[in-house]
Amino acid sequence: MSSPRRSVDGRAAASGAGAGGGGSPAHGSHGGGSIRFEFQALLSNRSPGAEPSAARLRASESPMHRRGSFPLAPAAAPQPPPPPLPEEDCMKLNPSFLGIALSSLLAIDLWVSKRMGVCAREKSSWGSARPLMKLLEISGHGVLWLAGTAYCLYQSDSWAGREVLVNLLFALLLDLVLVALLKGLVRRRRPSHNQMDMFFSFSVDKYSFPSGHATRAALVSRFILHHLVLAIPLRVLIVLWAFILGLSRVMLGRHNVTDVAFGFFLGYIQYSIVDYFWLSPFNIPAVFALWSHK
Ligand SMILES: CC(C)=CCC/C(C)=C/COP(=O)(O)O
Repeated sequence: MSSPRRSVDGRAAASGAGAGGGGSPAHGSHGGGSIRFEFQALLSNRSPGAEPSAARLRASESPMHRRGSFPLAPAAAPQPPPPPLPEEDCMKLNPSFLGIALSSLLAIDLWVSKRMGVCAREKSSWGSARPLMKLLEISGHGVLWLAGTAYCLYQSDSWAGREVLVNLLFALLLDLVLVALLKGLVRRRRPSHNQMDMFFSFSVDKYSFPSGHATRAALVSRFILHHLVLAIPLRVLIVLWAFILGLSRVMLGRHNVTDVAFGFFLGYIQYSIVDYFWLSPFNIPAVFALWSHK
């Protein structure tokens, strides 16, 4: 009766009965004997020498029995409830309105950014404009701005000039630290179509959120507009430079649109921070005393 061959036939018979009766054999009240027979047969199929009690025990471990839908082994101990799902899994199964809105925004961001990345490769549709985009990249590079500001500070021979330059240096360093912290925290990968051929970058620069060039462009242009007396065309040129630099980051495929948009916002806020903590010979005389020998 419990030969391997008969056990397979027995299972088929049980399933057939269930289907014909309009209910699953596991859940229906008929065919319980078939199910018991099926389990015992299957177990005897695996280990012919196994004891009937062991077979009953293993049958009680089956998923069918765990669900409690069919009393196969009344003597078996009740199974503990499954552990609760981690919270993030629950959120994936039950996304909130905010979650859906955010994922949609990110999907649109990726799609728009990919379409705008027309200079990402030499063979891209605007690939011939890539050298120009890279020139713009250099014009907003942190090394250039830090070295240029430090050099001007060293050369400066007026107290007013030194004050502005010390604060610009402070602003650039603050920007570098905040962007590195955010990049390390958010860890958003650069777009897949980006070619990582940027000159002189930190390890966090493999991440794209926020765009360091965009923060610097917003910070520096706001700084210059506040502290340098310039003719209107030059002021317009500075705003244009910041905007085109941000745009070029997406066209080069370095960033998604949201990286640049947030970068502009952060750079704008950074200037407000620098303005609030403005350094002068009155509040940090030690720094300005460095030039007293001149
Ligand atoms: C090494 C120094 C001083 C600055 C790094 C400048 C840099 C490569 C920033 C990355 O900018 P994006 O985030 O816009 O790509």
